[in-house]
Amino acid sequence: MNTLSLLSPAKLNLMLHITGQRDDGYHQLQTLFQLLDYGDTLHFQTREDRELQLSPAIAGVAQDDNLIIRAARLLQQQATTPQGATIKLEKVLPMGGGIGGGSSNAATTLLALNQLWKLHLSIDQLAKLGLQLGADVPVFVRGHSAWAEGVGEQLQAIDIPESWYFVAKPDCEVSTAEIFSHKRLTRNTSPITIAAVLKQGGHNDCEAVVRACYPAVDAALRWLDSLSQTNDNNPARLTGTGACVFAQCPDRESAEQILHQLPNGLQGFIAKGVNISPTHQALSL
Ligand SMILES: C[C@@](CO)(OP(=O)(O)O)[C@H](O)COP(=O)(O)OP(=O)(O)OC[C@H]1O[C@@H](n2ccc(N)nc2=O)[C@H](O)[C@@H]1O
Ligand SMILES: Nc1ncnc2c1ncn2[C@@H]1O[C@H](COP(=O)(O)OP(=O)(O)O)[C@@H](O)[C@H]1O
Repeated sequence: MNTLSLLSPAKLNLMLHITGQRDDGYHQLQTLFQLLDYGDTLHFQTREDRELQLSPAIAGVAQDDNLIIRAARLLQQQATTPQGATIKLEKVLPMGGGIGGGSSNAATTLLALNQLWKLHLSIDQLAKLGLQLGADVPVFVRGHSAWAEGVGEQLQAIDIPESWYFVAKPDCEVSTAEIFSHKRLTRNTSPITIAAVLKQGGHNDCEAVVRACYPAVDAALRWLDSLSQTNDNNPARLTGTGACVFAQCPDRESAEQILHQLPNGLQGFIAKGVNISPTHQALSL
């Protein structure tokens, strides 16, 4: 086997509490990562010359900065393989939206090339490598919906009811660093247990600051909230540091109904929450 085509799924942060800040400035979080059955598709073909070729390029992202190339190169360095890869990317996930597309692409690349290059690195080793590329890469490498603590690196796999979601991306990109350095960000939410979150839900501490700084996010949340409340769903929420917003829906039809009413200026999609990543399902991990 020298080719593989894999889905590279998105994630949602169903809640994100900020419980403190470390001396190095990084924030202590509690968050529930929900993997989705929707994402980009990556096609891999091995080559014998150590070259890494990716197409098409992403506008505004230099090839060497693309997380797919960075992940492949990291793996080549780690495992001194003579092989390379030709990689094709079908991008459907909006970027800079808090749904983890870049992190997921990096994780899918690590998992795919580990298998194609027959490197036999363990999931623990790949997750450790992934952390060098971004805080959200390990959850995609591990491939299970998870409860995360610390600065997001302490992961515990968890089964969450596999609901349907509607997700919308307002026409703006939110800088994670800007939100985490904002002086009005809530940083002292009391720690909560997983059991309490599963019973009573949670909130996103970034939401107030993101709404204040990005009117398009505020408008999207208000629009989605009015629809979700009419449909008796949960309130609309922000994922990660945004800009994407989402609503949990009782079934596929309710999610589709919201999608059909999508106003101008928003991109949207529907997806099902999954406990096991479609990448892992395809690789039988
Ligand atoms: C908070 C999350 C939740 O999923 O937001 P999203 O990126 O998904 O929106 C992520 O963990 C983000 O991960 P990622 O986007 O990889 O963040 P990084 O590049 O590691 O950090 C960007 C900047 O955010 C700040 N940062 C990030 C994570 C954290 N726990 N505390 C922080 O203070 C730091 O200033 C850092 O320089
Ligand atoms: N393969 C990739 N897919 C998406 N973004 C990438 C990729 N490689 C590098 N990036 C950069 O990473 C940034 C964050 O991407 P992404 O993970 O999609 O957003 P977020 O961290 O908000 O969930 C993008 O804005 C882009 O500049």
